[in-house]
Amino acid sequence: MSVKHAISRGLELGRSVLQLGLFKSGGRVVAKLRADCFRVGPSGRTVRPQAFLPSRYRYYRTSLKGLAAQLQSAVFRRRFTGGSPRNRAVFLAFGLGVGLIEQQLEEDRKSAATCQEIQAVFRKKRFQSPRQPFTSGYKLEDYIIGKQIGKGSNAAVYEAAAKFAPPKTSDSKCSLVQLKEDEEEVEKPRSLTCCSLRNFPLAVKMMWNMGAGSSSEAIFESMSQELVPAGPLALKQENEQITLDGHFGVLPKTLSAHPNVIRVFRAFTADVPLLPGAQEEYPDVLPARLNPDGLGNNRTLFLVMKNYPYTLRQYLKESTPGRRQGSLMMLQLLEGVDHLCRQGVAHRDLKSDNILLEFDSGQKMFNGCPRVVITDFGCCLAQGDSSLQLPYTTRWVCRGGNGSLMAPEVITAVPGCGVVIDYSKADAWAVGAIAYEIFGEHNPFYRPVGLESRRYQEKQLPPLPSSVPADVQLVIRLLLRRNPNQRPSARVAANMLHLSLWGRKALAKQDSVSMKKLADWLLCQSAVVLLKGCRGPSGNRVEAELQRSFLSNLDMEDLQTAVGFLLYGREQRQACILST
Ligand SMILES: Nc1ncnc2c1ncn2[C@@H]1O[C@H](COP(=O)(O)OP(=O)(O)OP(=O)(O)O)[C@@H](O)[C@H]1O
Repeated sequence: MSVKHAISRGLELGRSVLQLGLFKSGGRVVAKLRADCFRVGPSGRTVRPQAFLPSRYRYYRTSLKGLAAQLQSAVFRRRFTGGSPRNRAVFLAFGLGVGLIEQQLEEDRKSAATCQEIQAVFRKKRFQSPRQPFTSGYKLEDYIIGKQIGKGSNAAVYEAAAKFAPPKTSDSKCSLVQLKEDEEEVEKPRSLTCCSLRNFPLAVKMMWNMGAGSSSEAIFESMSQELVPAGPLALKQENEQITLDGHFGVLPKTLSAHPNVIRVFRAFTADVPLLPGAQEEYPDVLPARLNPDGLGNNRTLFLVMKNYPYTLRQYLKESTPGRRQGSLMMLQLLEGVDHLCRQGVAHRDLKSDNILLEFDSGQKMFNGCPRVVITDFGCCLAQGDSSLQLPYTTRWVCRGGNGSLMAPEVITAVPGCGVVIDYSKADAWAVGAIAYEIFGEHNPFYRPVGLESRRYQEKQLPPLPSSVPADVQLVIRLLLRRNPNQRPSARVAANMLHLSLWGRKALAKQDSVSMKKLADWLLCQSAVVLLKGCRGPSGNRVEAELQRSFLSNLDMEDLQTAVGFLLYGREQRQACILST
């Protein structure tokens, strides 16, 4: 190696070291270093590599002090013991780079602090459920029940209106989905749906009670998962009763409100009534009082929610979302799943029937982006300690619903002593599969494609339409990775979509993105979101909610991982173009 070459090597090393990023983790200051920093230096004793990133974008954690010592001793040992002019040149250049570290670290410290400040601002502005709180409604008689709007394997769902809050008069505007007379696209079914929602803004889910007995405590206990999305007042009276009776601990943990997760306003038990279609559609689950051959219990659980005009499955039958709309829908699902993970809940039954949709008032049907809401928590995992690890000791332990969309690590688990299923990325995997449906394709895990989550190979996944943005295709592929360690979390996947939708400038055409640049972009985003208020940059409430969600959950490490994945995807695409 010539002296000139040696100097340039030294400078390269210095530059690599400058890619250090400082961030706080568990109260301890740690350093982040790109893997290629170590290529010229020692391998070092590194801890916790983020193995799911390709090596070039892999970050390593190690303590700052240890890192400096490792670098210095190993570089000395390997490079400078000879003391030749060439090695001295490397040393000098390296010293130059290390000397600049402090400056860089200071910059990174500032960027991390900026992120924390942004997060604090947006955390204060927590999402409030849009419906005005109502104080009664704990009895079935408080509601007018309309026609059946849905049915699953455990319940029937009916449109409903609260007697204590009568629907608005016909000349007033629709409260949930506003009917605009000047909308040319308004079709008849839509108008009907709209009127129906105006008259029946609520939905009542009547559970079928086959084995839980007829006491309120037993019903609540056996159907407790349904109560996970219940609001703080949903159970007030029942809760008081149960407490008075001395039955503590029956009620499950509940989720805080989120725009992409259903809210249960009221949950109560009542005698099973004979509702429209009951004799014809579900006679077997009726109590003997209503059908002598029925096997159901006399009393059951009722859940009151907002009435949504569509499930994702119904909506996709009528419309294929465009590239931006589809990306926003997928992003909402990821935001919803991330919210569940943060609160220690895994849904475990995500499918297009369990995802509800609505359009904001004034939004044109099939034009704007619908709000997407995750519903039906009947199969969820919500353990008292918020852990997403489920001991799987016998095959009788419930692993969730819908086997076709069960993540590989769940479906392949074999029960045994000490076996634990980790659900922290299982819902994110299901979002990857549902994304195919959102973009107009068959779900690869349903017929006719019919891959099996138990044994598919990633290369068997069908291609997505070329109209789907490249970054979104990358997110879907990564979400469907078999190995959960190589799969991004819902948060990281959501960050990728946020960056792709709104942060393209921060990801300028280079192979690395500085913390400073990211922080600058985040500041701009925050300013825009705050200035635009709840309507968002393009006047769309859904986009505004998404951006708020993103900013209130900022974590530099997750954001950098998302950047790493996006840059990796970009490099892969370029390599692909060059090779063809
Ligand atoms: N809040 C709501 N607004 C409008 N429709 C709803 C609402 N909740 C449920 N539905 C409709 O009712 C159907 C059945 O509801 P849900 O999935 O909660 O029942 P389930 O018996 O628990 O289902 P599964 O068979 O998945 O266990 C849904 O697919 C949807 O069509």
